[in-house]
Amino acid sequence: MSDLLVTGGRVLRPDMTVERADVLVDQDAGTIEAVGDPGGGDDELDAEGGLIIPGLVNAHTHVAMTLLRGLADDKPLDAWLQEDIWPVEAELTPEDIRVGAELGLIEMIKSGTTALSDMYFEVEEIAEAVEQAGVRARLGYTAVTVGKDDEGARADLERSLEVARELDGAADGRIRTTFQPHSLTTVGEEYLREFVPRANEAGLATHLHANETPEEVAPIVEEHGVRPLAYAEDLGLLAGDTYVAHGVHVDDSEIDLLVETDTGVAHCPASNMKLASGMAPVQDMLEAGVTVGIGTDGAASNNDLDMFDEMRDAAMLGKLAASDASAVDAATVVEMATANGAELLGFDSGRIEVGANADLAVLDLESPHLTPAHDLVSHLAYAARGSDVRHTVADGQVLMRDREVTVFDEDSVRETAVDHADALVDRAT
Ligand SMILES: CSC[C@H]1O[C@@H](n2cnc3c(O)ncnc32)[C@H](O)[C@@H]1O
Ligand SMILES: [Zn+2]
Repeated sequence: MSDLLVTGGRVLRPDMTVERADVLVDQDAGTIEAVGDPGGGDDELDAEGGLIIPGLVNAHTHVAMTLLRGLADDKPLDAWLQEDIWPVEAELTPEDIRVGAELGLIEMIKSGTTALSDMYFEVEEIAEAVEQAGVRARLGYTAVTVGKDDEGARADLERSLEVARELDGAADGRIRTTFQPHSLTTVGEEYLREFVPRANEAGLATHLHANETPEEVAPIVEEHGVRPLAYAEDLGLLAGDTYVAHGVHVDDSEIDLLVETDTGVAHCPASNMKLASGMAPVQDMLEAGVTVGIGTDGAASNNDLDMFDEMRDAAMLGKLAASDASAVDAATVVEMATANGAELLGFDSGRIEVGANADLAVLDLESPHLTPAHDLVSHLAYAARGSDVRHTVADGQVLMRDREVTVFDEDSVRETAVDHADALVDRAT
């Protein structure tokens, strides 16, 4: 049996208190063995002057979209997707997606993220990158039927079911899957009526974009006479283990539906602001009892994958949306980015507690922008940056030690990513 002792620091506990303690990790089981003063450890990670926190959970992203970072900015969702993103994505090769995923995973590891929920295509490439990265992930193949003939539409949805069935449990259980209709407007009703029950019968969890923009809500109300989430419920989409990305334009009746059906929301504040999609009523959803996690969305609409940025954005935007400075407070956003995210993804992570998965990060506190340290939870939400992370551990394995990523050759991945990004743009223009 091999143990790792994370020693000399302070620990953020599940109740948001901070105490001086060491954390002993059982590396074979990938779980936390002891918190306190256990001693021992075949290997050590120095947490002196640092804070041990649960690894952050990115509840909605498109990790391979790092290759499209900065390619198209300053447009609303529809124009951004149709004029810029989709034409370039049509040129993506499996190798592009592999290196884009590797680059995104390095960015995540370097900013303390240990679990992600991803939507994309060429999912086998992403799964291999996740396996090498050592993080946990909910992956899936995203089906779109608009613009496809019946055969193409069905093939896409069959593929989403097949990938969800086949990849579930990969990487020694670090990879779980979801069935993924892209959204309620990009997948036709006839297909949803046929494939959603099949996903539910197979016991698959579902992840889709919903209620992101007013332009997405209006046609559903017009065509079906009900709000999008009522339409989703009628389709059986909220019957299983479902979480929706965005949930910006939800009214009270839809918040009630989310609670009744135990449907979670992956809130993406930076993407919602950058695409001017709107302000999600996060405080209302939390007060009603909805499980709300936080996601970065892809690097093309953010433009980074730093969950510390995202926590601050979620707090700021949540206050603005509620017109209340006390809304979405510091402890709440930290909980959203850790325990809530882990709950959405179905991983026993997001908390530093004996028996939980050993997914954690050590944050360096000895920086001017984190001085003085009146309240470390406040610092996590409002002042810390991804670059403050000193070590990252997932499933008991050290993925970054003293800012050196151990699972990839960072320089080589960056160089390859630049070559692939340049060639992609050449092909697409
Ligand atoms: C086929 S994989 C997912 C698909 O979604 C696109 N996408 C990226 N960000 C968003 C967003 O905020 N809303 C809707 N769709 C988005 C991505 O480019 C892929 O094509
Ligand atoms: Zn998205």
